[in-house]
Amino acid sequence: MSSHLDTVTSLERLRELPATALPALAAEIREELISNVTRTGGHLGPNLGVVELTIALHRVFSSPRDAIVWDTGHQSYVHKMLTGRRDAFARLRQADGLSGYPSRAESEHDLVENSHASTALSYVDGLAKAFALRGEHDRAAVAVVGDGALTGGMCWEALNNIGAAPHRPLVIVLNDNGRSYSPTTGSVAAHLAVARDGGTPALFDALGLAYLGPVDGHDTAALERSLRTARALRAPVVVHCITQKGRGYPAAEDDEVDHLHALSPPGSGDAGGRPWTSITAEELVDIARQRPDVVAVTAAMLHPTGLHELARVFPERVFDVGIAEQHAVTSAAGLALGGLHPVVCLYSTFLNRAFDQVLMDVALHGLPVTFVLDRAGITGNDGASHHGMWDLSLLGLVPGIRVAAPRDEPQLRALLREAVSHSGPTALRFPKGHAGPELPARGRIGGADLLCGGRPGGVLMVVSGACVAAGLDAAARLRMTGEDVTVVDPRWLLPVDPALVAAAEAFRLVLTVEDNGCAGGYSQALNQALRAAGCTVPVHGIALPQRFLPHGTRGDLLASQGLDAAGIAAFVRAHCASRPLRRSG
Ligand SMILES: Cc1ncc(C[n+]2csc(CCOP(=O)(O)OP(=O)(O)O)c2C)c(N)n1
Ligand SMILES: CC(=O)[C@@H](O)[C@H](O)COP(=O)(O)O
Ligand SMILES: [Mg+2]
Repeated sequence: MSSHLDTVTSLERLRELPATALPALAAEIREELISNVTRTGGHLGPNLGVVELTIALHRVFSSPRDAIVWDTGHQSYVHKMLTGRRDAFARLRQADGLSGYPSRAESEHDLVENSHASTALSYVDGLAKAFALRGEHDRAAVAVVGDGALTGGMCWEALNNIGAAPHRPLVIVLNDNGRSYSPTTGSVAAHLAVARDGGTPALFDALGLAYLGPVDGHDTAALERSLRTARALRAPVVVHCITQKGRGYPAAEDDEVDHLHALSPPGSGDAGGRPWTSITAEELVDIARQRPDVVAVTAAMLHPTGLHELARVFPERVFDVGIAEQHAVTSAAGLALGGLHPVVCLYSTFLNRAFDQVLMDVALHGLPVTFVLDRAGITGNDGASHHGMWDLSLLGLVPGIRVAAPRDEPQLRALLREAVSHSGPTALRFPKGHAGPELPARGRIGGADLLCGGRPGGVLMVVSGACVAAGLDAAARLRMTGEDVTVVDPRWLLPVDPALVAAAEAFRLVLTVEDNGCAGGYSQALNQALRAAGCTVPVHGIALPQRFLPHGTRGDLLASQGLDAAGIAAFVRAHCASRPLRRSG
């Protein structure tokens, strides 16, 4: 017997389904979510929580004429299943497969691809204005925003504007499951919680928006009624839906950490070594035991950044500020002004949101704040807006900040201690995944570690962080074909080490390798330093292209950009073949 989902071959067919069929449809969707996502990895918990909500949305609103914007977008799998992509889930988040976020290339029903939270209200504010100005008064602008995303400052900037336009229709569907990863923090979450007891949060009315709710976010009929009422209001309105993250799958419902917020693909653990995040977490606890001035700040990512370990030991010294990176950074500046040394733990890509705060609230005042940037470089399955390929370029613009990239566990521990001992701003960056085996130094060149080679006249490879292993492998391959390659790890990338500048003169080519965009990265900084010192040795950089890169595995994406051993070796061969050896001495 065909399932209801089999009959829903279009949104029109979805709208034709009798209401009595909707609970069964929801059950079928949940079953497919669980079977697919437990195999591919992905955001299972969030999507299990929006099954009925998504069905109701697409029965009441007519996408794409009506614009539906999914905040963060990690909860758009059901939307994708209902808009013709059910069969593509077998390759969810895999190279050339279905994106884990909305994708404009995939569907006209997908508007916003950015996975950075708290943007949807601003988008629909703009969409509502555009519809009004274009006379498209039949079109609805609908945002689906989570209670976690609602802790982001952009939401309140948008609400300030939306509430001031009482005659401009706009629907905000608040998907309130009480969670980001962890329970959503802050006074807004506490205020919204009254709705779980049937109360009415007064906040939205005070801001000039109509409020409908609380609505049972798993009762499709109730959801449809509320959404139809919201649509008919033709005014800014919040539909407050109470949902359960992970609903319908006990393994997710019972997961107290984050209700299976983001499942890794089975078997995706790296071979060897420990996760960078775990090493950092452990070292931070040891540091905090010795340094009562060290505190930590997270933007709603306590477990993903490993800070739950520190919070377990020193709960009063870890601050979860919500999905509020700008506030995280400037409140850290306040902590530093108050005599403490804050460690702000973020995913690299989310630092983008707080660049001005790093520049003008921390660095301008030379404050002792340490940024730990996890997921730096290519991250993999989360795709373009998650790759941490911007931080080296951004931090290269910040006067006075010191930036490090550890190559292995001992270096991570050492660099973290050096960072929190520095009197000014510092940053450490490392990728998603596991730190490989220890890569011991053979000597020093200023503050840089000499890892192999050392004979003048050959190639000087300057490589840092997780790229060092591939660099050493490439150097070994090149030595087998007669190329002499000296490999150094600067440890502290920025500012550029003057000793490296001085040493470069003895080589015929300097090669940099970095898991960052090529615009404004380390290669550019080293090249500028060499030229400023009057050194004429050419610098070639292997880096990521300055464009948005797709999702896939980290290893495959690095290899596709020539950042693996084979790619590095081929690059050197190509550039050295065109340059005669410089005789040393
Ligand atoms: C600016 C930014 N910071 C952090 C994240 C990481 N992140 C992804 S989903 C999420 C929690 C979102 O909670 P909520 O909006 O309530 O959605 P839910 O998962 O509960 O459906 C976070 C912190 C992000 N995507 N964007
Ligand atoms: C949607 C979001 O931003 C996060 O949930 C992210 O997908 C998690 O990434 P990791 O799996 O690398 O922790
Ligand atoms: Mg939530």
